Amino acid sequence: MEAVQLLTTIILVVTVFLAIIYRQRSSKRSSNLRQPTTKVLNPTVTRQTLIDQADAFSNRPPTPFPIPLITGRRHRHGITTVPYGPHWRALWSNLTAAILKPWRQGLMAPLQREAIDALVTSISTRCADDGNGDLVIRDSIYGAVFSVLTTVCFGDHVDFNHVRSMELMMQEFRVAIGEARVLARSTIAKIKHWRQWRRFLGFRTQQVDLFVPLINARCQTRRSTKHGTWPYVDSLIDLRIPDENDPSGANHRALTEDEMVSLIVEFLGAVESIVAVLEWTLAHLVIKPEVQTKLRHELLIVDGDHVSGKRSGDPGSYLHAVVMESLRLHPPFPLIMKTVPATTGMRVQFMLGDIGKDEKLWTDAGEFKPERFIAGGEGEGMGLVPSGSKKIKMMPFGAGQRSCPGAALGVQFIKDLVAAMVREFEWEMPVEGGGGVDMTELYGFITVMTPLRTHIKPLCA
Ligand code: HEM
Repeated sequence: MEAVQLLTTIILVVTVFLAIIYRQRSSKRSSNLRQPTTKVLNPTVTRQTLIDQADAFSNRPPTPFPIPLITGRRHRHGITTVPYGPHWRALWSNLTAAILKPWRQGLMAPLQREAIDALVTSISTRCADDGNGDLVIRDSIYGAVFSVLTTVCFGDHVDFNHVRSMELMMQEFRVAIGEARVLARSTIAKIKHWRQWRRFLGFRTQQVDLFVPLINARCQTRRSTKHGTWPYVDSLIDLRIPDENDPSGANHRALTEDEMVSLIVEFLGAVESIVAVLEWTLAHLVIKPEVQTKLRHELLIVDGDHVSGKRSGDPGSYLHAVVMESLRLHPPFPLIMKTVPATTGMRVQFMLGDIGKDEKLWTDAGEFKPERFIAGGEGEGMGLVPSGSKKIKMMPFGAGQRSCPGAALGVQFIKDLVAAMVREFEWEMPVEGGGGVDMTELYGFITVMTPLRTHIKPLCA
């Protein structure tokens, strides 16, 4: 009898203890989610604040979305979520040294060229197969950009099927984040849509299953790619960051497996933005054939109606203007979240996208007019991020210390893709379904357009 009483008491004590811990944890998590959020709706105030006080907003909330799955737990930080300081500096400098510098030096250009050539071949084949039909090309573009970033990340010895599995997982993950943002705010919604929520939580396991074997393989054997570059993962394996358990800051530690997975997810996530901007750009070229023709004349040698050759290299100003105009109207991240400095972590939401559409800053702000970015136009000489004396009337890459380090790489990649698409194909209104382009925005992890459906005709040079 005494034993039963003792056992009951132990179970009771353990249950109460676990309940207290659970309560503490969940209240801590939900208090984080319930932090007051201030929305800055006025584009002039957003722009002014982000230019004048950009560096004061050097931190984001621990989880930019109310989902602790992606990051937010200890030892899971990526560059986007880590607080500003030595840890951030170590991750940021590593990305710059491992990826952005070799890219600037042109070391990754052959890899990018191969992927673009393969994309052209794949679209040409689909045009031949589909006869006069319309095509949705998002998946083809995604595959091409993803193949470049996976090679940059893991090297070029990864099995094709493995690359394909990572690609599908990342595409599904992007869609799932959009859905999960809504579910994460309410317990009832989570219970009601428990299958969807469970599927979402399962992504972390999939990411670990797909990325960790590749990380381990690099720990065993290091080989440069056939173009002589070294994968991002190698730099992550070698990186040492300040050990947060040592207040002196003298000790450093290696990244955990979990941190590497977060950094890889973050890196491969950049594919989405590049694809989104390319798709919006092509959509505008379909809607405004005169812009497409003008751009083609910059990219190709055209005699009357006959294309007699291709201009090589970065042809210049009109291509740049077209891509800038697309970024002005359709920044993939139309809002960013920051925390107020030296407060309890109050969140501030800045509507980045509204700056580019501000009627006070731009004439005919809603119109796609690349001419505004060429000499004499109101956008001439516009920088990608606020720096020095460059005028800023759009912020597709944010501002301040935490602005996008991949801006130059992203824009160059988009320009190369647009150039290839316009040199090789004529982009026309779809034949089926009423003949219009659906420009409806779809909100999720980033803002994308409804998949572009268009009629494509290969051009013979
Ligand atoms: C069109 C392509 C891209 C767009 C529109 C874009 C946009 C952005 C924006 C709006 C931010 C937040 C800025 C802020 O909070 O002020 C950001 C951050 C970031 N982006 Fe990009 N990005 C692009 C491509 C890339 C690429 C190619 C890379 C990787 C090489 C990259 C890596 C990052 C990282 C690591 C951060 C976090 C920076 C930090 O917190 O210090 N992005 N990006």
